[in-house]
Amino acid sequence: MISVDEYRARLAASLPVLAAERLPLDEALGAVLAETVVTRWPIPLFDNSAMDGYAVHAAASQAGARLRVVADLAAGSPDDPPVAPGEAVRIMTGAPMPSQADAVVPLEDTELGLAGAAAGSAPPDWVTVARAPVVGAHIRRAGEDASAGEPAVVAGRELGPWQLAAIASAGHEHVIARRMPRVAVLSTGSELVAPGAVPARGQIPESNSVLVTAALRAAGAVVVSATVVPDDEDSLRVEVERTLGDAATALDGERLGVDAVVLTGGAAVGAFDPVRAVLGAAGSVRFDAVALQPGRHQGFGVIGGTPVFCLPGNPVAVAVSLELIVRPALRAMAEHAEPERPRFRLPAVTGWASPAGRTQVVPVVVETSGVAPVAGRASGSHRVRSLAEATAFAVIPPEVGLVEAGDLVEVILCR
Ligand SMILES: Nc1nc2c(c(=O)[nH]1)N[C@H]1C(S)=C(S)[C@@H](COP(=O)(O)OP(=O)(O)OC[C@H]3O[C@@H](n4cnc5c(N)ncnc54)[C@H](O)[C@@H]3O)O[C@H]1N2
Ligand code: MOO
Repeated sequence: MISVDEYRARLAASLPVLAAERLPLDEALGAVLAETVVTRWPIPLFDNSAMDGYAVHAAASQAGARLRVVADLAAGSPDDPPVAPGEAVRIMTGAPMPSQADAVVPLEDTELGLAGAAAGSAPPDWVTVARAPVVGAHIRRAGEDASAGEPAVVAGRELGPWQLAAIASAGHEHVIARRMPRVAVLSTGSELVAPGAVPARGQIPESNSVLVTAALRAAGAVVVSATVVPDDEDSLRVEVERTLGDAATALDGERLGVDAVVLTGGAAVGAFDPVRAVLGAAGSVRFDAVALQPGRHQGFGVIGGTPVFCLPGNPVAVAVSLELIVRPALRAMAEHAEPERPRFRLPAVTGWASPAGRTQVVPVVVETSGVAPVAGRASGSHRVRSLAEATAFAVIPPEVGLVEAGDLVEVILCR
């Protein structure tokens, strides 16, 4: 048996890195930044008002001061009107500060209150300060968020809504990034019927391709196909060749191919399991017993440059393998700086036994007092329904044989 860490390290060493592309921002969601984006200018670009109100000289704007309104500034205005002590410029949020003013009195701090900026209204001729500002009040300073040339988003970051907004603010409409892999999913098993079909004796609804597809999509990968193959070598061989053949196919400049393949089932030792026979025979996929529970039977290889992951068939084992092995690998292929989800330490609410010498991964519910195994039981790699209640995995190291109530355990929040 090989440890989980050793197995993962071996995969990491042979994973290919995907090519970086130049992507417009509206196609970059979920991609991983390949080149750090630096701001073209300071953010904010210029000193501007944080409030709708009046730009003033603070020293001449004590409570009760009556100021003459000499100009009106909307956001987007290029004007820089002069303003002397005893004068005010009506200013809206985001408008550049007049260079001679040193504070903003919000509408609410004037006697006229919010009426001083009713929609479409002209500024009043005079404004009376109700509450004196301090120097610098309500001014957003140029460069206080970032200076010009500073990194806006660093390479290795996944581009989510927050990162994309930062890049746009930094003055860029394209990024150099790696999209997450395109993956083909193959579920093997002669017992499998479509989820809506009524199973005959011996048959079960097919759920692994649903699980794998959804988990990969949630990880930002693109699932190009999800196919169910019966347990016979010829069918599987045809399907694998077709899938891997796609990897090389490109038509009309469109990338049709797959970057990775994920199979489920047939990874153990069963008499009718064709996965080992078909993929192991070529010598490029190596099957291992990994010290992981569930998820003992794993296969991995790179065929013609395409990584192929063979996961065991039991649904909870599939969920565990996706989280600990496949997801980090796919993120690493896109050069994600953090391929793994963070782990937290939380107390166990109840105790449970863990197999000696194997890393145990337990679907848990997270409560205010800590974590508890779903339905009160730690193991059961077939229990796909109980998986629905879990929101996290507890990861118990090989040397721990018994988790006791109150023990701190490592937890990966999965949603
Ligand atoms: N003699 C041994 N038997 C088993 C061992 C072992 O070491 N020695 N390991 C057990 C463990 S652990 C696992 S996990 C399974 C793994 O077996 P396979 O990877 O060959 O998977 P299958 O036999 O194809 O299926 C296992 C189980 O999962 C159900 N299944 C499979 N595919 C799907 C699907 N797409 N949707 C829903 N359910 C699926 C399948 O019906 C089986 O019940 O082997 C143990 N046996
Ligand atoms: O290892 Mo199996 O993958 O325990 O259910």
